[in-house]
Amino acid sequence: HPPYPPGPPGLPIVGNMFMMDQLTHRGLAKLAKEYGGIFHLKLGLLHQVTISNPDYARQVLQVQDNIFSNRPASIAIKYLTYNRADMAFAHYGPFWRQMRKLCVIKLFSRKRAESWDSVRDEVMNTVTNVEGKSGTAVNFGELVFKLTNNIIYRAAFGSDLLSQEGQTEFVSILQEFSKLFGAFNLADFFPWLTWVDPQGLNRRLAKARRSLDVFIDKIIDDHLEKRRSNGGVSVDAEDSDMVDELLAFYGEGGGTRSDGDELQAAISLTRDNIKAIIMDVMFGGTETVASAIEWAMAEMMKRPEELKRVQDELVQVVGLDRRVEESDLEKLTYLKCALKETLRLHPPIPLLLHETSEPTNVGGYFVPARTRVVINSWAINRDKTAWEDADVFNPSRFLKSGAPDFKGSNFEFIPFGSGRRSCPGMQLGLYALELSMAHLLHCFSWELPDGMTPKDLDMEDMFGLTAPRAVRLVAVPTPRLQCH
Ligand code: HEM
Repeated sequence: HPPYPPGPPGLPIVGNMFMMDQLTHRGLAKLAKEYGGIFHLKLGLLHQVTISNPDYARQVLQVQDNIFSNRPASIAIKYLTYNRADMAFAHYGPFWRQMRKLCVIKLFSRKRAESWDSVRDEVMNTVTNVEGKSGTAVNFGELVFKLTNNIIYRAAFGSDLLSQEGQTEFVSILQEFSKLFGAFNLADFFPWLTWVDPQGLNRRLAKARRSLDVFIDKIIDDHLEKRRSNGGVSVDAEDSDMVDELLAFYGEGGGTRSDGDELQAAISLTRDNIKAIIMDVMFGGTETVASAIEWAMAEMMKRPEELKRVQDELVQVVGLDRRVEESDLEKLTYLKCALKETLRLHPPIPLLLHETSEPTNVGGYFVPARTRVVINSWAINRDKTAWEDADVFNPSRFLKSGAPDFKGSNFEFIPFGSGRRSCPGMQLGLYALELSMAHLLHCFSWELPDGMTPKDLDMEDMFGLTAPRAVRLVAVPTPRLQCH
């Protein structure tokens, strides 16, 4: 076969495992400068190929999408997703296709997103909360994390369950999951170590999943009970949450609601599927949107002239005598550009993880079957050949005709990925992002605290499942509306 892509030399047996601390979006971008837009690492027994420019991204996400659409999964991920019973980690194939169709039609469409009361209500609750803190320093990062957590929690489980204790317990389960997803497990690279469990991770995994089982089983049982008392059918579509929607597909040989729905006749979900999909939604929809809101605000506070331009547009389109309504969003062109520019510079998921289903060639290099393929969206969105002043926050670049959009056909701009595995929650995510930012910028003026100037604002990020700000943004709101 042709040669492997270039890459740093490795050691016998462990390969490049001594470089594990460089496998962040920034570290991999640095390596790409040395080895090129496609490079190869050997991590124990595992091949990893990293893609860092738009041309190679097009190769793997469009031209050879069918070969590059599997997902790599660590031991932790397999265990915590009930052995890939979800959509995000299912391999590409008929099961994934059905799950994806179900989620896109029933859970994530823009129409469905607009019908979740949770988005509107929680944004308004946040505005009221900020009004109460007018003139004092607000931890903006914590505020928006709580906001998106509430939105998704309510959309998933319904408002009856939004008790403080329930939510706190669920957040701590999610945090443990997050740690386990990110934990370095030797057995991922040397599978024969799985049964030895030298780091004691298997025990932690079992414990985390037990806590999740107890928590979500109770929620599923309560929903089933509600259905039973409602004559075996789902509650009103208007009141239904994600668990209700998924329970319509629960059971052997098709769903339990017989309204002639073709999708329902074709798909049957187990309890594990329902639990795993809910975890996809919680992980996919919470930190991503929260980090985008926080980065958008930080970038605008760093460049007050951009903040002013967005707020001037809000005055022009909405006026200062009322709050933003959903119908205004379409007219807020500059706000949308600022959000696109934020997602370009700070894609909430900086590294897209794919896996090859068979051996192939890219750019004349050999990529074996089951290679872990890392598409460095963070590096690609800042590619100097595709973007002028690539590291500068400049929303007006998106005003030009022919500027890239979110559809994923411009491979220099892939914050939601592209192709078969691109983000199915994009409409829901964008809706929550636009509505939150429009309200927070329209209702309040924002200043940095304690005489801090924009130059002092730290713009470092952190590497994890997402890439949020390393230091939480703190800002001082004052009301702006005459109707306040
Ligand atoms: C600003 C918000 C969001 C961003 C930037 C974002 C970004 C992404 C990206 C980059 C991927 C991986 C694409 C790939 O591997 O090629 C992805 C996948 C996914 N996202 Fe999102 N996402 C957002 C919001 C959401 C929301 C709100 C949900 C659900 C409620 C969601 C659910 C998912 C799921 C389930 C997948 C896996 C899809 C699959 O493997 O087939 N995302 N997202």
